[in-house]
Amino acid sequence: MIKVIVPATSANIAMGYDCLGMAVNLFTSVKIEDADKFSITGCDEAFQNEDNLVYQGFIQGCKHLKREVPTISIDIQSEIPESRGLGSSSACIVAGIIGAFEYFKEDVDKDVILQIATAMEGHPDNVAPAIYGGLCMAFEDSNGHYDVIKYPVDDSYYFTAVIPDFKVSTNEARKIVPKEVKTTTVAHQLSHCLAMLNALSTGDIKQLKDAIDDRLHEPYRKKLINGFDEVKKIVEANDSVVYISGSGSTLIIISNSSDRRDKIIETLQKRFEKFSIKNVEIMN
Ligand SMILES: Nc1ncnc2c1ncn2[C@@H]1O[C@H](COP(=O)(O)OP(=O)(O)O)[C@@H](O)[C@H]1O
Ligand SMILES: N[C@@H](CCOP(=O)(O)O)C(=O)O
Repeated sequence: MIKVIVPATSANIAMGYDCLGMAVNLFTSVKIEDADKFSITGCDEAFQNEDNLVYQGFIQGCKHLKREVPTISIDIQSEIPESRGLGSSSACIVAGIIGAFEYFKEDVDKDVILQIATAMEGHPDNVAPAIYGGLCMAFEDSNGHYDVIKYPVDDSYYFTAVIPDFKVSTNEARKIVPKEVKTTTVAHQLSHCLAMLNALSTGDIKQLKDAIDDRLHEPYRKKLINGFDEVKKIVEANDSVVYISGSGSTLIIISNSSDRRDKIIETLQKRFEKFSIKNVEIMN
């Protein structure tokens, strides 16, 4: 029996659309076993079929290894809420690919897993931290190969996930991001992304507040997240920042004081009773 555990991921981190992401401590745990008959258990019935992303990842892993796909049973236990911007699909894909490597007792080469997983997911920013952990920036080199750079995060920061009671489909949320932007927007995004990485590594919350000002996706996607403006107002009034995790609906709050963080959580939980609010930690 093979067991693979993959963390949730918060992609974009505001300024790094389709390139930045960090692993956080919510997990998808997958068991793969030889079986007489193909089966999938543990997840929603809608995903208990051959389109299942763990199974599809397993198939791609087998293809890469030039092995025939064996008849297996898959059990998926996941703490990662689906379609909430915490990389549930990437966790499934990565678990399936790693599962195939482990099934055939092959070395799990992270670089190879990254290439297969990015091809399946279409963007590298969730799968990279799901594989490497920590805060990752993934980029495509001139040969179409994805490379990863890890960035440090100062341990003075506290992260909180505000998980709404509604889903946002990543496919739908990608359609509303403009395909073209002005060079002034590119310059804004680049400069603020670099400033944000600096602020995350140094613990400079003032710089972080100045740096987190996304103009590529937040202005369009916030319309899909009922309550976004109100949450942002409450967070900013408490000297902290908030961004849309992946394509939403989850929002991640970054604070540098546990008192301020607790005050924000108390206020938000009263106002948004149906939202699940969880403190999370970066998984390195
Ligand atoms: N526990 C699970 N078991 C099986 N498939 C899952 C599970 N969680 C998520 N998925 C797959 O991931 C898809 C959601 O992906 P997506 O819309 O990209 O949202 P997210 O932001 O959570 O990654 C689901 O439609 C399903 O195919
Ligand atoms: N860069 C992607 C990230 C999607 O993350 P998810 O967790 O919502 O799947 C995007 O912004 O579309």
